[in-house]
Amino acid sequence: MPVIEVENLTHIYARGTPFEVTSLDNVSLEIQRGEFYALVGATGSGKSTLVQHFNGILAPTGGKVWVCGMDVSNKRLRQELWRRVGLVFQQPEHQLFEETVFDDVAFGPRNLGLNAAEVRERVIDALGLVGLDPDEVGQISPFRLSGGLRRKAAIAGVLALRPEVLALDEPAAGLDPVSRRQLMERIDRLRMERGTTVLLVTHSMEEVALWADRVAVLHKGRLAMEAAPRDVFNRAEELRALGLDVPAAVELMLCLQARGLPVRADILTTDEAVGEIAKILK
Ligand SMILES: Nc1ncnc2c1ncn2[C@@H]1O[C@H](COP(=O)(O)OP(=O)(O)OP(=O)(O)O)[C@@H](O)[C@H]1O
Repeated sequence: MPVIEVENLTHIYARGTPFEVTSLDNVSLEIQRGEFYALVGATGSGKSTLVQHFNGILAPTGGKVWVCGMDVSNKRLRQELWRRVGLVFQQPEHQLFEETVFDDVAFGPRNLGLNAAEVRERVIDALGLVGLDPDEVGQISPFRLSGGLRRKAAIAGVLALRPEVLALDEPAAGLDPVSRRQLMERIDRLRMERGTTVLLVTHSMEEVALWADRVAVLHKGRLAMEAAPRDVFNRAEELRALGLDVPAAVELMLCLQARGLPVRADILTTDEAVGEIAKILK
């Protein structure tokens, strides 16, 4: 069942001025409940613009967007939309403003009108989901945390709302590889355990290979491809023409195949490639 439906969506910034920019041009797609859906595309292809339609920050210039059955243009549904769709922006740590990490993560649940015990339960749960210890960080200022921990605290603030749809715009950019992977693992677990629909905007094809059920490729505001990662990576030449690459593991396997080595054609991730090469070398 689709939880996000985008029909012929067009978005024009600064419409009717000399600075007019068509950032989305007739995009249609559907994202299913519980799906892990990735969105990739070169810089300026329209990814952030698309995501910002999902909780009503931006309104369509043309076309329609429904999220959880709600028309995002309907201003009366805005509160309900914010409750059900969690959006983690690029550099979410800039959204932190309370005196303690606890209060920051509690901000959303308190706004929902939950009582103190429920708020506390949500904060502890959300901090746990991003791998932060509430006893360690709860009472300190978010500004005393390192950049990576601050980002996790900001993401916890969105998770504390327990959104049905979690849209993350480059959440792991700038994190070290271990933290990156842990964060994605936790988000994927959330999806499996709670049925959360995850939309990930990323520049990392490795992340797409590891986590996504399906991936959409945007190019100059248009939907250029949409398929399972494997099928998209099979179109390596087209991807390169759009300014994108394929994961290093896929590149390596294509290279080995070209040299006549008997490697499997369905390798997508570095871990799989290492296993495959070990088999050949045996
Ligand atoms: N507030 C704005 N006003 C005018 N133009 C904008 C605005 N925000 C984005 N744009 C333009 O819309 C187009 C799409 O931008 P968008 O940020 O959605 O792309 P993106 O794919 O998310 O890029 P990136 O990977 O760099 O984050 C770009 O040409 C951008 O310059």
